[in-house]
Amino acid sequence: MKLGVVADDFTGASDIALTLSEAGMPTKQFVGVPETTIADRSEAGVVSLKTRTVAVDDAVQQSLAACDWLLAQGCSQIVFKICSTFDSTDDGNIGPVTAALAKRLGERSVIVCPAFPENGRMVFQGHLFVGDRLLNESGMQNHPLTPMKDPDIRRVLARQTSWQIAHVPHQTVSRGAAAIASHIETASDRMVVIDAIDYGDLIAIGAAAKGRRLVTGGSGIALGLPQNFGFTPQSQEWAGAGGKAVVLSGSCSVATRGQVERYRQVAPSREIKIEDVVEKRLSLQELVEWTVKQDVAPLIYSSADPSSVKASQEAFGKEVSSEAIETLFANLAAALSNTGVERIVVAGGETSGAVVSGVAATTLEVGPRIAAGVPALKVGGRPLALALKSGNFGGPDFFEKALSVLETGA
Ligand SMILES: Nc1ncnc2c1ncn2[C@@H]1O[C@H](COP(=O)(O)OP(=O)(O)OP(=O)(O)O)[C@@H](O)[C@H]1O
Ligand SMILES: O=C(O)[C@@H](O)C(=O)CO
Repeated sequence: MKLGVVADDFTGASDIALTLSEAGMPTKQFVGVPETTIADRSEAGVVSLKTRTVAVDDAVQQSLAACDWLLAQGCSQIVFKICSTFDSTDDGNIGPVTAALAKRLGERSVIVCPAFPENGRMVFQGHLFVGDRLLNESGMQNHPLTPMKDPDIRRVLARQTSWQIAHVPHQTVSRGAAAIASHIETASDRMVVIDAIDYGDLIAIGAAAKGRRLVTGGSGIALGLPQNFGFTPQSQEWAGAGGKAVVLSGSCSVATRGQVERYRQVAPSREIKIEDVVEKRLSLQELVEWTVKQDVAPLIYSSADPSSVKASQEAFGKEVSSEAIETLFANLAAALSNTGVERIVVAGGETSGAVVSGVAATTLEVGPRIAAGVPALKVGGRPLALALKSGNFGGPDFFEKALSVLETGA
């Protein structure tokens, strides 16, 4: 393996796995840090963690363990994959994990760039935009776990780390890889936030990152890396999975709520009420029986608008609410896969982490793209196909599209 990725959540991991795979690098996604050395033909390995919202020390320890494993597989460069909306709190974890990985890898300056222009995330003058909105006006200010209320990435990062923060402005980025590289060289002992507003910027940043031991970014940061290792773009093979299917949505993002609303019009659906889960009024068995008897892939969702999320968090506490919903989705996914469900479409990063753990997947093969940032995935050694959708990714018809791509590849 040449390139290793430490990803702070599961949908983020499959997002960057798709980028690397489409750019021509045979890529495998691992669920957690594998216990042994893997001997296969993968050139890039993506270790999926669930560290975005855990305590800093835990995130650092897990990320270092993933990094050490990737180094032991032969990787010469590590990407710390973070969210394209920079999801984190003032305590971390992006700054502390980047600092710890840099120390382990002997790096004195680290590129930080969450940009993913294909999905509307652009960094300009150190500020993160989602489409034509600053991050803090994009809906991300209401995120249940990591509300993003400051669009200046330099300032957000500075609150998380004692490292100095530098900035490469777009004027430099537009002059190309050599100009970017020499700007970074002058920024020793710094995390360097780099502007990027389009694909060409990210290719140039990727070229400038050649030989760096560590880069931190969204999946866009990986667009230009495979060519440093001699790879060129190619399409993915896919043998579909045609059995029973279900859509599970725990994401409360603006995009997911739109997708839920639309899919509810064409398929049977069940809403999960948080109080029923916390107060143990929900029967898993009944939910499983209802799901498998549907002719059209049903939707089971807890997705709710910001005021309902706030009300449940006030009633039960943030951690208790999330934990209750995630445990339910994990148990439900496990029970459904045991009763022969072969396609599971999941919305939400934390929710995806729960589902992947629930079905006890250890490796994921990367298939074709469903939408920007979302590949079809196949669980290693099992007839189970998954789509793990980041909250704000995908068009209004994402769920129909995902079910179709998982079945036929298109
Ligand atoms: N009705 C609800 N009330 C309170 N919390 C909820 C509710 N429904 C889901 N949650 C919690 O909100 C969190 C949603 O996070 P998740 O990462 O799954 O989605 P997302 O943030 O939209 O996706 P991403 O991280 O990919 O952007 C989960 O922890 C989930 O358990
Ligand atoms: O970068 C993104 O936005 C996604 O891959 C993600 O990490 C959301 O959870």
